Amino acid sequence: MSQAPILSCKEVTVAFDGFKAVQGMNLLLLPGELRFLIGPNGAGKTTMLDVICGKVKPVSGSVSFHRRPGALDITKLQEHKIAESGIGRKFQTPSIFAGLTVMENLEIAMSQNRSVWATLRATLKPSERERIDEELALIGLGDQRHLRAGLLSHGQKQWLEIGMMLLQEPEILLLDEPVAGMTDKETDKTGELLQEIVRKRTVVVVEHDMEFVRNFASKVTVMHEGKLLKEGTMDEIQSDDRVAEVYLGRGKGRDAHAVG
Ligand SMILES: Nc1ncnc2c1ncn2[C@@H]1O[C@H](COP(=O)(O)OP(=O)(O)OP(=O)(O)O)[C@@H](O)[C@H]1O
Repeated sequence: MSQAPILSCKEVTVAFDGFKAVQGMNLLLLPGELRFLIGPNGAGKTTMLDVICGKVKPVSGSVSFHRRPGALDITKLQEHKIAESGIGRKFQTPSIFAGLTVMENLEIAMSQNRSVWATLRATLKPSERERIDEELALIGLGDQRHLRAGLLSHGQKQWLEIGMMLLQEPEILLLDEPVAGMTDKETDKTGELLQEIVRKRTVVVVEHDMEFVRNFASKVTVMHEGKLLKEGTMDEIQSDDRVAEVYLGRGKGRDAHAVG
């Protein structure tokens, strides 16, 4: 029997003032998948992430989050309820507290219900400290725990934010261009980090960096003009004529030459 999806988007359509940014899009995610969502500028990728996290509501179609014990209809929930139910979204710009240390940022992320100052004054329980240590090791910032977050490199800031999100225990993590602006080394480390994360969670990455996608994707979804153009392995995507046409037809786009 095939595995049941953790998220299913069916026939999703999003309109902005009548303009259909997404049209009848289908997307099924299995638990533990690292799925890359690619496509030319304006294809509707970010809008799909916006739909899944509840920032944008579709005009038609369904989005179901198949959690135990029952499925949640995402289209009917407010954004903060969706986040609480286990779908985390990371935007391109990191939202970390630059003046606080790495450790303090993680403490705040862990105790979402307390105020920042109450959190910093509170003593961590041993289990909380252990949890943070685990996350610090995962994101590779153990040696930087007492460093002010503002002093981290660009890549390290992104990893810190990912660590902060993980402390909220999302089942699905949505990332928008996580390696933009990173060095090659940071990009590779991020790919390895994502592969670790999907041992326990499901991750969707919107990405333009085709080398990164090629190196770390097992399954890729290609969108074009709000629709699903192709889904498959990177090899299948690269050998698809329609995909090549969509990218090559764009001339000088940042990933125009990279797919074929
Ligand atoms: N809030 C909005 N109001 C009006 N139009 C919008 C809005 N958000 C997105 N769009 C339009 O919807 C289309 C899809 O945008 P979207 O950002 O989802 O594409 P994308 O594939 O993520 O592109 P990029 O790779 O450039 O980020 C674009 O034509 C965009 O201009």
